[in-house]
Amino acid sequence: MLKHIPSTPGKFKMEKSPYILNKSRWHWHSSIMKLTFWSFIFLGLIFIFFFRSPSSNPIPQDPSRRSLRTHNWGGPAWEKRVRSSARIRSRNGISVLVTGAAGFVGTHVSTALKRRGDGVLGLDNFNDYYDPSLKRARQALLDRTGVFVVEGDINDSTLLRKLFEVVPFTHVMHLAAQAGVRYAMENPSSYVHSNIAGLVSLLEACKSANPQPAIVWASSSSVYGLNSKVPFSEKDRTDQPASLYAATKKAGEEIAHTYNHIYGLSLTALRFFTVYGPWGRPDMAYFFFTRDILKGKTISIFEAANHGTVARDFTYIDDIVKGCLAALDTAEKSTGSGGKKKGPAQFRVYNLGNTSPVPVSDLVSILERLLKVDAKRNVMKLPQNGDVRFTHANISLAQRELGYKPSTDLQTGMKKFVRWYLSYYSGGNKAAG
Ligand SMILES: O=C(O)[C@H]1O[C@H](OP(=O)(O)OP(=O)(O)OC[C@H]2O[C@@H](n3ccc(=O)[nH]c3=O)[C@H](O)[C@@H]2O)[C@H](O)[C@@H](O)[C@H]1O
Repeated sequence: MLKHIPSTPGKFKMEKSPYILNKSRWHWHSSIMKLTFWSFIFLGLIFIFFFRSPSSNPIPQDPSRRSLRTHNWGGPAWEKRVRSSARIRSRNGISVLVTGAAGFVGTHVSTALKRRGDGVLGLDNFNDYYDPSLKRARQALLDRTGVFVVEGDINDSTLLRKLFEVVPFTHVMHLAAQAGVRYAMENPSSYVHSNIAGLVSLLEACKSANPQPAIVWASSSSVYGLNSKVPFSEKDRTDQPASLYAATKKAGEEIAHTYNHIYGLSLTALRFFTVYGPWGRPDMAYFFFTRDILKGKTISIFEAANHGTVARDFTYIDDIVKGCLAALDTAEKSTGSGGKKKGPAQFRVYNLGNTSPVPVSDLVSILERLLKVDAKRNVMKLPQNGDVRFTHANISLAQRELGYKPSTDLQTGMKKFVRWYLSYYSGGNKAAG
């Protein structure tokens, strides 16, 4: 019918409709049409208002997170996968919920647990703090090992409750976090979202679970902040953080204590010291130094005042994994159940470092040798954006109680990292940045 309407406006002469019988009837029709027209406009405006207004959006908009989607979970097939992944397949095995499973440490710990016959279920929100395709590649690796990674956020208490309903986890390895010391100045709320709100959400779920799991979680060497006494011991003060990241990890340790005290949750914090290795985090210096050296780009090497050395107690991933597994294996059961404390529970804090700090300039020399490329170095003053001058772990407590004994020096560990880096990025994966 549309073809009968001429395309040029003004030339169309309305013929008298046989349905318009008299003037008053025409007015009545015209009023109804006008009313209908304006009703549509009004409804349209309401529709636009509701769907564009942030306050009325049913999906919470959190500016602190990048690319956080709502995820589908649930249903019999999903529950079956969850159960199968978390099923213990060895005598005396444990059943572990690993948060941040598609992260660097999460992937390695999940794989190690699965390989020795423990039940492992991963949880990860796959945010885009760094290249999500690397997280997807780790997920594929986990999938091949038999670890299912549920896509969801630790702040989703409904999802957490569901997971504990489906699986009576004996342990939680909590590694999901907003990492990175310098990024905290760019996006402070993401640290509060993951490291504080997320931790509380997880502990709430754990405290209400029946049985309550024992929890081992990642704190950080950064809690030692501006301390100058070395090596850092667990007994040292931790009240002068130099970054918001450090402050949220320190807050996490206090929050953990509260849940231990009130609900009888068994809690172990592991203070990791600059963990590196294959499948590492692209936001860390050793990783982007490698990328930039290969690209011929200048790298910035920080130094302290008066040409002072900046150094890190770089710790190789395999040593960290051993520490994590030992912490899980020695964790005592939580004492509460269904949200009620039944008695005092274990509360522990350990340094997991390498006890051998290396200046950042030496790290660069190691990379130059391994990559067979000279770095373009720009030595600059340590920016006041969260970095500390040095870290150095005293690990005697972890040695005594966990049998923790790091065995990989930086040269050996970086060799393994570079080998992985070259093979991963020559296999069609693009180094971002
Ligand atoms: O132990 C931790 O708890 C933390 O370890 C890690 O922090 P850091 O030890 O600061 O690692 P990373 O950024 O790789 O910088 C390494 C060195 O390179 C120096 N550095 C850095 C950047 C640069 O451009 N130039 C430079 O010299 C820089 O000054 C530093 O001396 C984790 O990222 C963090 O999430 C947390 O887990």
